[in-house]
Amino acid sequence: MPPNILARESSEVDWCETNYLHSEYVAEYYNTVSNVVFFVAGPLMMYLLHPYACKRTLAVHLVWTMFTLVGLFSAYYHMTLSYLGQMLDELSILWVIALGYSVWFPRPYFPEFIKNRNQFGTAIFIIATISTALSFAKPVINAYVLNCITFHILYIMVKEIRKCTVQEIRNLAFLAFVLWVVAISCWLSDRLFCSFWRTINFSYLHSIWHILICITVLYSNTLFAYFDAVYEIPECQPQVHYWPSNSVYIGFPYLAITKSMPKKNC
Ligand SMILES: CCCCCCCC/C=C\CCCCCCCC(=O)N[C@@H](CO)[C@H](O)/C=C/CCCCCCCCCCCCC
Ligand SMILES: [Ca+2]
Ligand SMILES: [Zn+2]
Repeated sequence: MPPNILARESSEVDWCETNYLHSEYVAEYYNTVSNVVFFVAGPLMMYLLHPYACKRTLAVHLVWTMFTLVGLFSAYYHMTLSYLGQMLDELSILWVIALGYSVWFPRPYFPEFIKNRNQFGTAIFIIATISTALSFAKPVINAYVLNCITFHILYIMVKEIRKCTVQEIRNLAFLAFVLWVVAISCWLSDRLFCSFWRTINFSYLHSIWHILICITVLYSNTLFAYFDAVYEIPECQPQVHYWPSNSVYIGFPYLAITKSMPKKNC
């Protein structure tokens, strides 16, 4: 751990964007402001998903609150490039994934010794707590480990999509996958080929990653909310809708409850 965890540039990781080029206060200007997408998307998803959260569990709102915090910590990290910023950014991602798993991980894939979702949530909490402690051992590998979790998410998504016959849902999954491939290519390219991007004066791939991964997560979380609702509250006839326009290309995807039943949580 560095002596002053708040010190500017005390993080071991420095992204390709040139530091203090556009402002004397903000280390990586575009990498900082691009996090605005999380501040907009998080609260909006809480609003759009409120009817679903009421039927299913209010913990859905916790996922989107944590998602908004990821944007806040990520902005702080790129603004300062401090060790504290890096750890807050990475640990908030770890915990939003843990919350996502606790709420949406499909019941049929629970390990045999897990009897219900509460037990599953407890197991995830224990794993996330241990991972939090381990993340201080070698912080430089944390981001790679976090990206590897995506392969497990993809594996579960493929298993669910194979069972799904609704073409609109299959298209949404395909779109999420393509977006993720482009996003992770930007992330890796920024890390591995920075000298090339600097020679052509284009060191903004990490900002593009922020925007693309935010959209990918909106799509993938909506898909998992859909799979979950089909298992857990099929009587509500869940459907994926888009806001403000009901089109996959110009709207935010969200899970709508199309059949009103007596309210459960609200
Ligand atoms: C049953 C499964 C439920 C899955 C729930 C998944 C919930 C994920 C929610 C949010 C993740 C947001 C990640 C945004 C990161 C933004 C900050 C950032 O860029 N940080 C970087 C440093 O600035 C850091 O290096 C990034 C590390 C890697 C993060 C990996 C995120 C994985 C996101 C999983 C996306 C699902 C993809 C599905 C593919 C179709
Ligand atoms: Ca930099
Ligand atoms: Zn970032």
